[in-house]
Amino acid sequence: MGFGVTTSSKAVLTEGLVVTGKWNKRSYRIERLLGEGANGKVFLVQSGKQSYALKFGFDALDLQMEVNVLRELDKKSPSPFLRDADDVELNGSVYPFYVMTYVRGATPEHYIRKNGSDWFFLIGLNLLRKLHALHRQGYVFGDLKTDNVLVSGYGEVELVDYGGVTAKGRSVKQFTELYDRGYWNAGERRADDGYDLFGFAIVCLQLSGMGKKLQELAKTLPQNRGPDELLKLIGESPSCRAVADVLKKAIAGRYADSAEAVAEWKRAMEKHGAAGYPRPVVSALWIKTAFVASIGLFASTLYLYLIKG
Ligand SMILES: Nc1ncnc2c1ncn2[C@@H]1O[C@H](COP(=O)(O)OP(=O)(O)OP(=O)(O)O)[C@@H](O)[C@H]1O
Repeated sequence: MGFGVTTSSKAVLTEGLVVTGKWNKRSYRIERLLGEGANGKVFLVQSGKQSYALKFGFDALDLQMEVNVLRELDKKSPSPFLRDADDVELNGSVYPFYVMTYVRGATPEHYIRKNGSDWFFLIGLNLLRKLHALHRQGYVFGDLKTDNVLVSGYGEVELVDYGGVTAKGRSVKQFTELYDRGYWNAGERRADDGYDLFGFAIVCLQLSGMGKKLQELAKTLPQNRGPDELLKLIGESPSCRAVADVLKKAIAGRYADSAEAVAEWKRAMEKHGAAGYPRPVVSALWIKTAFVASIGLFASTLYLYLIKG
């Protein structure tokens, strides 16, 4: 990405358009829009036979910061997430973009709705592990919310949108109020493991069916909107019961680090028999169908046998 880049949300990237980087000269064919946020638009693109996600930024500086963070994280990762960063010239103006691994996944709400609520525990564990991996590298995710979590396969979790990633000790600049410790009067807006763990607890409340109550509570006056109300909400959620102690500790900021939260979540899962892979709804349905079909086959064989014999 170079300097002197014009940014505009008006630039349109349409399906079929080929974006060619000004500096690296790599080409990407726009397939479809994957998502849109405050900082840019993310498209599914094709380069050769490979699919990628291309983020087309509104603000060159914001995008550059994301690229810097991704470069830093990739140094310690076995598989790079960032594939390319460049500018593209469209109708005489120059726009920045970067290309990353395409995460084939659904938001956790979608995944749980499709596959069953038993998956909540494994998704929670995998999300905590992802956060812990980032914390170990000296960063905090910052803008944690259900939209920025993608779940695929057997509850595997990927984080997307690294725009909020902040070095530990710095102040968190990009956040979403509902998930923000500062907004709930539960602590500072400073990057430490606890900041993400607080957001994690809110994500869990959302996933366990408390989203509506949470939204209502978030709208109340600041003096009525505190950690105590959130602790009460955790207590009221039947789906959270098995992991309620972990969530309460995360809201109260009582974890020294996220490694401790991972270990306790895992222990809670084992204690409540939630460890291991839940059976996907699809396979359960398949088994039921096969069972009904086999009974039908048995009945018709018996019928044929009886009328012939
Ligand atoms: N690597 C990826 N693979 C698949 N989908 C992605 C990927 N990156 C982003 N998305 C999708 O695009 C959406 C918007 O991307 P992103 O959150 O990075 O944009 P943003 O402008 O920073 O958004 P926000 O306003 O939430 O900060 C995501 O919620 C997600 O659904």
